[in-house]
Amino acid sequence: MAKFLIVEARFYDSYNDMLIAGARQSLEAAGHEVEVLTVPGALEIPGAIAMAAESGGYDGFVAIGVVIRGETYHFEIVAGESARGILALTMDGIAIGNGILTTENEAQTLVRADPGQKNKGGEAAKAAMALLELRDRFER
Ligand SMILES: Nc1c(NC[C@H](O)[C@H](O)[C@H](O)CO)[nH]c(=O)[nH]c1=O
Ligand SMILES: CC(=O)[C@@H](O)COP(=O)(O)O
Repeated sequence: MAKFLIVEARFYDSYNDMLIAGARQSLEAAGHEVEVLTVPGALEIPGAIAMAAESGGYDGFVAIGVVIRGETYHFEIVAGESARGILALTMDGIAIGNGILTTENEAQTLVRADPGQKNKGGEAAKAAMALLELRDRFER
């Protein structure tokens, strides 16, 4: 059993609840322990994961959030830079699955958040578990 921390940026409650449900279901079905931490927005997720990883208290992480395009360039910054920060952490050997949705509208978001449809939360959890297995394999 491993311990996973879901770090969520809670911008849209209903979609986050679905994404977390999907991630939690995947992790708990595999016998893992799950905690949830909430941060203000997707840009804070990489830093929060870095801090939590430094604590040594978690084996893996799942980033959860929703970024829906608005009127300005801010979408590109939030979507792109949160992803870049997460990738940089994974390249440092931290097992993270990225479940931050970056969409054009709420219809696209719902399909991807719903565990009964595209289940991107569950998908991100499975990616985190896969990276943890790789890390354990290569560190033996
Ligand atoms: N517009 C969205 C944001 N924006 C907030 C940023 O993520 C960040 O918290 C702020 O710039 C302060 O540093 N965050 C989301 O998660 N989703 C959005 O749609
Ligand atoms: C993704 C965003 O930044 C969005 O929520 C904010 O919209 P806007 O670009 O209209 O400020």
